[in-house]
Amino acid sequence: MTALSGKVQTVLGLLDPAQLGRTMTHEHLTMTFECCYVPPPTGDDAVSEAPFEMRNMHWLRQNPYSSQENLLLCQEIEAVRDELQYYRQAGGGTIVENTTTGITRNLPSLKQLAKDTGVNIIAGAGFYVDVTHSDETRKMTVEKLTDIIVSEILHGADGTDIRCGVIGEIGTSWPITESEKRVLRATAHAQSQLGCPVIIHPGRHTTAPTEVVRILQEAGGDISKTVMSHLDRTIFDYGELLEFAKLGSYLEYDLFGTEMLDYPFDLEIDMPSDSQRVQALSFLVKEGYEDRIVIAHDIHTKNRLTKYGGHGYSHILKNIAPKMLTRGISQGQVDKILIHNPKHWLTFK
Ligand SMILES: CC(=O)NCCS(=O)(=O)O
Repeated sequence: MTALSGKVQTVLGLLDPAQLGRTMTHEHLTMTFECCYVPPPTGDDAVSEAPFEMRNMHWLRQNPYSSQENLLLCQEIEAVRDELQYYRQAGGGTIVENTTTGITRNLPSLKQLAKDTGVNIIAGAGFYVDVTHSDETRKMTVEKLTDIIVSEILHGADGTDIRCGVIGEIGTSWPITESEKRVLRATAHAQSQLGCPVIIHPGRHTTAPTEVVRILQEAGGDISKTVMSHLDRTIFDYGELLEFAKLGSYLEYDLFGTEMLDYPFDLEIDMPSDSQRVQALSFLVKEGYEDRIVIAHDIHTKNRLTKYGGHGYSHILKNIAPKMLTRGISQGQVDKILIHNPKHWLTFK
């Protein structure tokens, strides 16, 4: 038991879990993603550097990581404020903001957005993938990394007194690097001290989520209080999905709204459509996992904002939840996925 037990920690302070309402468990409101820039396809240099215009939006949807401009979500605070107001009107209550060290977390902006819009915002502690680790981070012991993560939750992060309410998204690559393994062990140690929620970004390989769970478990982590993100681009075979589900983490489908033919980080991967994502949720519900599913859009580039013709933070509430009802998922099960499961995950033990 700690002073946080039974509560959820937002950037504005502690909250009774019943106040969360509908929750997107994996979004970004302000961040940079330059670490993942991908050069444009041959012949597309001009469009990749062109100003944002309506006629370029389809290209950006297909090549979101090949425009430096598109990777600077941090420049869109006003648009994000408007989006959050719309999210509230659409019935949204809470957003888990997964920006960790390495992709430009901005806690003062998150606090201001929460004040301005009334949306509960929960900030993430810890470190993103290895390519963003500083030399200093790479040299840290597990104990030092644990101290930093614990302090980001108990006292505040980035030189502020604004406290994180979840560990993650903790970034891992494939194969998982030594520095990432130390961060994972520190995550598990911090979680066992604090009883807090954890969320993981797995590497792009079907066995990556299982390997992360193994490392966390060996270090004493609580898998039942851990979300495995990005399953929609990681595990495709339903048999493998069930094997992973048995390990007991929350199962997150968080790329709703992302539709692209060539997934540039791994051209072997066919990014599913939203319809296929809903089919996967329906399958998991039928297999008895309705208490373990959470969903989100993981907005991390500009083109996905409604300002630029994107789906925005309300797509799930406006379009996906109604679609789920037509595919064998009941209203009660939708409420579990959007309200009850996030609430249980986010409540400190
Ligand atoms: C911000 C972030 O890590 N998004 C995930 C993008 S990915 O293509 O699913 O790895």
